[in-house]
Parts: sequence; C-alpha cells; structure tokens
Amino acid sequence: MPKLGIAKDFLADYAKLQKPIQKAVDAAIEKFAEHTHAGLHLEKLANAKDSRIRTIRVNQFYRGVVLAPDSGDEFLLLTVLPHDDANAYAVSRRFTVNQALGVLEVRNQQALDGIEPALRQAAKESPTLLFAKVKDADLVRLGIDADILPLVRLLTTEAHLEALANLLPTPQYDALTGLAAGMSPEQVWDEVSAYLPTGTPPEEVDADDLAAAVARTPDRFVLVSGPEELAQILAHPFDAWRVFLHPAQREIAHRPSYAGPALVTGGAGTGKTVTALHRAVFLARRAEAGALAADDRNDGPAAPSILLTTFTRNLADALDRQLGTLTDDPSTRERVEVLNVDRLAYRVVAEALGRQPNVVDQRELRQLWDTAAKATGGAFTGVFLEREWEHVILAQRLRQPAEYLAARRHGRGSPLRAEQRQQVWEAIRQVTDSLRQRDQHTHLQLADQAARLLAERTTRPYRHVIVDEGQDLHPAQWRLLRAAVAVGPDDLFIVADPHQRIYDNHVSLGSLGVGIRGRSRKLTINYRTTQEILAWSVRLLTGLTPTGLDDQPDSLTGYRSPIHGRRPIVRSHSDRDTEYGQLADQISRWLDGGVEPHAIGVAARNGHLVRAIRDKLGAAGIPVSSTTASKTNAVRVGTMHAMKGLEFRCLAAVGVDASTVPAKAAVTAASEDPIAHQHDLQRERCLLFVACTRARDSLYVSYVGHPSPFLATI
Ligand SMILES: Nc1ncnc2c1ncn2[C@@H]1O[C@H](COP(=O)(O)OP(=O)(O)OP(=O)(O)O)[C@@H](O)[C@H]1O
Repeated sequence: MPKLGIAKDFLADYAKLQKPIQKAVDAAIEKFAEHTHAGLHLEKLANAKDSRIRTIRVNQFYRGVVLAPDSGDEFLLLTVLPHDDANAYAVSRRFTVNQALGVLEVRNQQALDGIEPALRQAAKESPTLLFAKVKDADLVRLGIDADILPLVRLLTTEAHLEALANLLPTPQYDALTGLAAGMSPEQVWDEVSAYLPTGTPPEEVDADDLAAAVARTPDRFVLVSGPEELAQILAHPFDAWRVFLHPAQREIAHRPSYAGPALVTGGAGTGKTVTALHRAVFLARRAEAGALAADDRNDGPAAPSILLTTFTRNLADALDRQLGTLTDDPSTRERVEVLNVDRLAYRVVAEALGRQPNVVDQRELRQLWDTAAKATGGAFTGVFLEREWEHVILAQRLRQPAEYLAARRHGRGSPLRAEQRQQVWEAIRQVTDSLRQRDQHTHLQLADQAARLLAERTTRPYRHVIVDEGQDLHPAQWRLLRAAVAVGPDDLFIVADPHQRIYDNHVSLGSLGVGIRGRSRKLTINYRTTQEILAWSVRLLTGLTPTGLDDQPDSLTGYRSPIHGRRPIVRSHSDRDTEYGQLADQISRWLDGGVEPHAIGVAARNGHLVRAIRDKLGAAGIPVSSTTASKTNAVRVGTMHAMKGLEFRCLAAVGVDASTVPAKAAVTAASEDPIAHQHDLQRERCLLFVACTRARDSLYVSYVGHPSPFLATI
C-alpha cells in the first residue's frame, strides 16, 4: 500500500470545497490508498516543470495534484482544484530540496521563467543591484540554489524581490528578504534555521530523497499513519494548526522538558496560543503514558494535572473550544482543566470558606472609591486611589502603613510625601474596611487570598500550569499561579506579548519568584494576517519598546507574515452618520464578495459606539451580534477589548478619531502622573494594535474629523 503525505495547501484547498466535492475527494484518496502506484491512473502532463508531478481524477470537474517519486511508494497530495487550475498548477510547479536546510520547498518555475527577461532588462538599466554586496558563497550557505542564484543577481529593488514572494521557495525568499533588509548572513541564518525541525542542519542533503525532505518539513507536509489519521485531519480542514506546526512552534511545544518556568513571546498571530495548546496536549499525553507505564490505572477519570489558564472567561472558553478541536481523546482531555485566573481564585477561596465568596459590583466599587476620594478633600481622585491600591499595595502585598511608607511605587510617576502616603493609606483603608464589612471582595483580592491559601498547603493542585496572554496578569494573579504548581521542571509555561498589553499590569516575573533565565523563546512568523496589514499595524506602535515579563525590552524584529494581500483602507468622514453609512457599504461589499457574516468583525473603542454601530448596521439589513455570540452567522460588533483572542477575515475599526482613541477617561493627565500618563497612552496604542491585528485578509479603518494621533505614524 502506498504511503500518503498531505501538504498544508491541500488541506486549505480541501477546506474551500463544497461537501459533495469533499466526498468525491475522500473517495479518490481512498481508491488511491487502496491501489498500488501501477494500479491507479496517475496522469502525467506534457511540459511539466517537474517530471514527478501527476494529477488524479476527483470527479468530472476537479482534479488532485500528486507528487509521485521516481522510485519508492510515498505520494504527496499537493492540492485539489478545478480541472484547469489543477493542470495549470501541475505544469508550473517544481519541488526541490533546500540544500542548506534539507526541507522540501516549492517554486512556481513557469512564472519565474516568464519574469526573467523583464528582470534582466531592469538590471541592465539600473546602476545598482540589490544583492551586489552579498557573496555567492553566503547566498549558497543560506540555501539559495543554483537555479535561483542567477535570478537573484538580476534583482535591483526590494519591490522586485517582493514581486517574487509567491513564486520563490519560501525559505529562500525569507533568506533574501532578510539580506535585503540589511541583516548580516549570520543573522539571516539564525532566522532561516528556524525552519529546521531539529535546530541543526542535516549533514548531507540528498536532493532525490523526498521522504527525508518531507520528514524535515513538518510545517508544510505530514505523512499520514493510515486512513484513521487521514479522516481525522480532513474532518477539521480549517484548522491546519492541529497538524502543521512550524518547526519553531514544534520545538517549543514538544520539548521533552524545561528545567523550570518557560516563556514564549511573539507578536500578534504568531501562534503563541496554538503552541500553548500543543504543549498542554503534549504534557497530558506524557502524563497518560507515565500512568500507563506505572500501571497506575483506576476506573474513574484521571484528576486534571494540567491547568490551562488565561485572563478572561471569554478567552478561557475559546481555549477550551480549541483544545477540543486539537484532541477529542477523553483521557487526554480529562487531564487538562481550562479555567480563567479569576475563576481559579474564586474556587480556591470558596473551598476554604465552605461557601461562595461575594464579588463586589463594579459600580458599587466605583462609588466606594469616589467617596474615599472625597474624604481626602479632593487631594486624590478615586481612580488614583484605586490604581495605587492595585499597583502598589496589592501588587507588593503591603500590610502595614509602615511598609507602604517605605515601598517603591513602581510605575507611579507623581512622588508622594510621607503625609500624603498616610492620607492615601487611610483612604484606601476606608474602602477595604467597607468591603470587609459588606463581606465583598474584588477579583484581585480573591487572587491574593487564594495565593496565600495555596501557599499554606503542603500539596499543589496542578503538576503543570500553562498561561496564555500572560502580559495582562496582575502580580497577585501570578502569585496564585506560582502557588498552584510545585517548583520544578515544566511547572509554568507562559505565553505573552508585551505589545498587546491592554490592561494595566506591568510585571517582573523574576521579582515574583518565577525565574525564566535561559528558557525564553520567541516566535516571529505571523499566521493570521497578511504582511500588508501587519506592516501597517506595526507602524501604530512606532517608538514603543515595552518591557517584557523577563524585564527585557521586547522588540518586533523579524516579525513578518508569509501571506500577501491588499493594503488596509483608511477613510476620513465629516460626521458619524456618513461614517456608519460607509461602513455598511464596505460590509455589503465584503458580503457580496462571498465573505460569511460571522467572518466580519467591527471594533470600536467604547460601548456607546458599539451600540450605535449595531443599530445602524441592523437598520441597513446587515445581521449583527455581539463578539461572544460565535454560533450565530452575523457580523460581530464589539469593543476593542472584546476583540482580544478573536480573528476575522475582514475587520473594520471604526471611530478611530482624535476625540475617541485614546479614550480620554482611560488616560491619566500628565500633570497628575506623567509615568501613568505614558503607560496609559501606550496601553491605548496597544489596544488599537490588538484590534487591527485581528484581521486576516482585509482591514478597514475609519474616523470622523481629525484622526487618532496613533494614526500619525502610519
Ligand atoms: N503552524 C500553524 N499553521 C497554520 N496556522 C497556524 C499555525 N500557527 C498558528 N496558526 C493560526 O494563526 C492564527 C494565530 O494563532 P494564535 O492565535 O495561536 O496566535 P497568537 O500568537 O496567540 O495571537 P495573538 O497574540 O494575536 O492572540 C490562528 O488562526 C491559528 O490557527
């Protein structure tokens, strides 16, 4: 029986087919798998650029394209397309093994041959060449092969290189873009060697050994163990991340063990959540194998030993759904518990109290703070007091006035004299006393209390804790997570992106006893967004170098997307009604273009705008829903905060005007606290960045009057 491999592109093409055609593909594959090479009709095409490419019949209108080795019985399903497109693909593509990396790569040889004369002409007319200063030996060392090299020598501008993005083999294109951006060959090697699944290049590369090359390219090709695995893969065609991990993601997720807490960073859409989910399943399977080996079986379900956690309940629900997509094996699932941090805190405290704790209502809490502020004679605002409590007192667990008087006030800009601190302490005590009298708690108080309760116990509830969106957690929540798992190998696995910090927490893990020295990894390839949307969104963050959880400045160097598309559209309007009308027109165009309503998102800075947009779109006959209603097929409209963790084919960010973004109420006046002012502006900038990077194919941004100052860097 021939061995079957599947290309990631095949899965993507299969996903786009209608059900009956998918069934025909399934039948064709089944037939293919049953027969030997000789017994099946594999059609060879005249003039094909790769003599090993064949097509197979799916039905009257569709054909599959297969790479059939000259010898051996491994076949790769490359794509499935309408008849003419399949033939066009089959004659134009050539598959090669990258000589530096050993990975299997594909090029559009026909198009490259076609473009060569124009590049030759441009090179003749240009006084400079793009890679004049790069030696042949360096290009070869980075995997540029003998057929591509002459073409590279003809390139005159980065725009010409960009035009080859979808034609050149991706690893070679990546190496060239790195060099064109001014990186040294050594730096580029660091980047392209991320394609190596084992981290080290193969000693010898056999250009004809397809099976070895496929095994070295797990991000694009997978060999299927049998019909069951194939059916599993084809059952979730939209979720390529279940099967195809980038070598960098795989290395991180499947690493046998980390000696202690590990940190994974990376820009928006680089697959941090995907990596965290794979790590959870990896650890669960390892625990399962360990239990079986020890014959540690009992009849009931295994207690969860892995906590997969994040900031909000919505994000945790999304993680739970994704985990279900990754594995439906009950014995793996029952080992992983998905809970947001607030719920964990609540549960630990409830268990200790023997009853449910009361969480204070946000509006009541606001009143308590405002009352306390009034009592200071207007010396401080309620917001100031609340932040001082959360960011200084709760963050450092200060219990006595003397501790507060001596404390360093990290991230707080306006110095306080001793008598002012006394006054602040009294005001805060007034609020905490009121909460105690009412038997009410904030979520952060519960986290603090839960951390203490767990720290006092001799056993820990979990063996491993995996944290998504770590950049937004408060020190009290980190203390809780630290106390939830014993110190040791694989205790904490944290993913975070400081560029997406949209809440107020700035944390140094080291100061909380979570040391990650030497166990920090970075992901740089964006899988969600096109390079055009990414480059545009990154410019929103110009000048921003946030500090990471490891106290190091975090940069987006090397952050890029292999997917290309249209540039974002930015529209200015004279008034809101026109802005909403144009938004409805834009959404109608997306819908007419075949985009499903639920694949469209609309983000605005505040609830007032969100409600108005929902009303206007609804009145224009467009189905709308909230961001949490993932089951309805309607355009999802929500605040920028609610966009976190979501993604859409098309996204509109509306009301990005000077008076709305940044939100005035969310920014401390520079006169009140210059450091808090800077932090707040930074957070608002990140919020717009988070919203815009939810777009996969199209981004539309609009404003009324003057644009947000954040758009000035675009
Ligand atoms: N190896 C992969 N192959 C295919 N798709 C992938 C891969 N890794 C991630 N993706 C897809 O890319 C998108 C972004 O992934 P994910 O949500 O894990 O990124 P993230 O870094 O957590 O993003 P953010 O920080 O913006 O929330 C998702 O649609 C995911 O399915």
